[in-house]
Amino acid sequence: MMDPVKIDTLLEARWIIPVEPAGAVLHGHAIAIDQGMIRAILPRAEAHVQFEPRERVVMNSHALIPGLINLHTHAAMSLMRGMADDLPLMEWLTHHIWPAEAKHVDQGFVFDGTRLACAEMLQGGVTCFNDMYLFPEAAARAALAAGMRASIGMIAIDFPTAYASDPDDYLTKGLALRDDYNPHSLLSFCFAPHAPYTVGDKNLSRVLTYAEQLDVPIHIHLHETGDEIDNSLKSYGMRPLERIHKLGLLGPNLIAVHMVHLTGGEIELLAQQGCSVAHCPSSNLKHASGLAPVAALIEAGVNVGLGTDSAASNSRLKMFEEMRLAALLAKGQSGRAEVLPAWQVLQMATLNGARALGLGDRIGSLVPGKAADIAAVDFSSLDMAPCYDPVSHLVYAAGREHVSHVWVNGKMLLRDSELTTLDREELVHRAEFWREQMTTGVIAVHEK
Ligand SMILES: CSC[C@H]1O[C@@H](n2cnc3c(O)ncnc32)[C@H](O)[C@@H]1O
Ligand SMILES: [Zn+2]
Repeated sequence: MMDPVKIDTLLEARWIIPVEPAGAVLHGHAIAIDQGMIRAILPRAEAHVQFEPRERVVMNSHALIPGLINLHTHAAMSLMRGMADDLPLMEWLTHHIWPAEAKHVDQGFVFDGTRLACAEMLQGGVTCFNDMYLFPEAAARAALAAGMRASIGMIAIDFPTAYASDPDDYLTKGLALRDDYNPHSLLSFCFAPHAPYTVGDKNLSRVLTYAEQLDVPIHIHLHETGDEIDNSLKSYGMRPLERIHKLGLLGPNLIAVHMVHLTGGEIELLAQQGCSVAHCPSSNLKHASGLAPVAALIEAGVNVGLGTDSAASNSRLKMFEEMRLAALLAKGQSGRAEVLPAWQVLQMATLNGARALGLGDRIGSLVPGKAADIAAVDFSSLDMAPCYDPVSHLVYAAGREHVSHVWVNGKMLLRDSELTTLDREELVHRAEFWREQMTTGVIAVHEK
């Protein structure tokens, strides 16, 4: 008999839900991890014979799933959670968020806010997020401090901010940041032009040129509100999707965020072009932007992932909530209970997100050769009992409170629901510091 192979970690669980192949549920299996990668997935008894792990984690009431992928974030805006509620998007942006960003957002804000977001996301089973925000180098540093995987946005917007003075400055800074890190085992990059209403044709075309040269995804807000479409019709004589199609942006590298307002023809076009959509149901509901036609997009063959958007639009960065909401809304909206079954929603929150980011061969499912980005969900509490189908519970019954452990690249970042890389007390303290900074003027006015 062969000697057992030394490996870093063996995870043993009641269930493993690999997401690939779709719908599979493995009972009483183990995941062998070495050097950050999944080396094998096999029955526990066989694993005991084949492997000698340095660390063994036994989880007899848990399901192991691929780490969740949050396909659209502005992570640092966790420091603006609840700052301006109950407003439609453009009023929220122009009267509250953009003025606050102009006054307060700097490297320190983005570093602290992104770490706060990373902590919340890790506690909720998220291992990777696709970010679009000012000072992206601070977001990159924060993700690395947390040990999380991130896709960092090389942003573009046609007006100056504290981060960059003009369109050239945005692109130069974004490209330099990518050069500093590329390649990196945890960081990848997207171009992130903010939206068709804030980036003109010239700069969208420049982004496309670079994205094609570097084979990098383009992450953009698109068709979020009815007003966005009406204004585009007035200014350009066409809808935003048609405009960016004419510019050449549609294709497998496009991640279109929101896509709330779509015609049947537009859904077909997105499918033909191989585009991805980041569906953000909580944010769309909170701003009363509308409901994206997710069932129709999926039926047409569009790759749809899930995102929280920012904590300023959502108040929560909880992907379990987005999964449940996406499933329930699609059923209610279509009048068909069979649309978006649980396995498909889990796939949206994992593999579809990975594919949108161009990382489908590295993350998004539990398969030998992929990175060990894994979340453990504990099924022992009474609100998870009884369990006929663990995949059903993951989407309809579970919440972030059931997430017990998280690994990224094989490193344990959440152990028994405690963060291992981030200091909870310090993050809360820094969040309060920033709230005081942001509200000093407001308190003075109230006290007068
Ligand atoms: C160029 S940095 C990102 C920019 O986007 C703003 N933002 C946050 N949430 C949304 C949203 O849902 N739609 C449009 N723009 C949004 C954020 O405040 C930054 O200025
Ligand atoms: Zn957004």
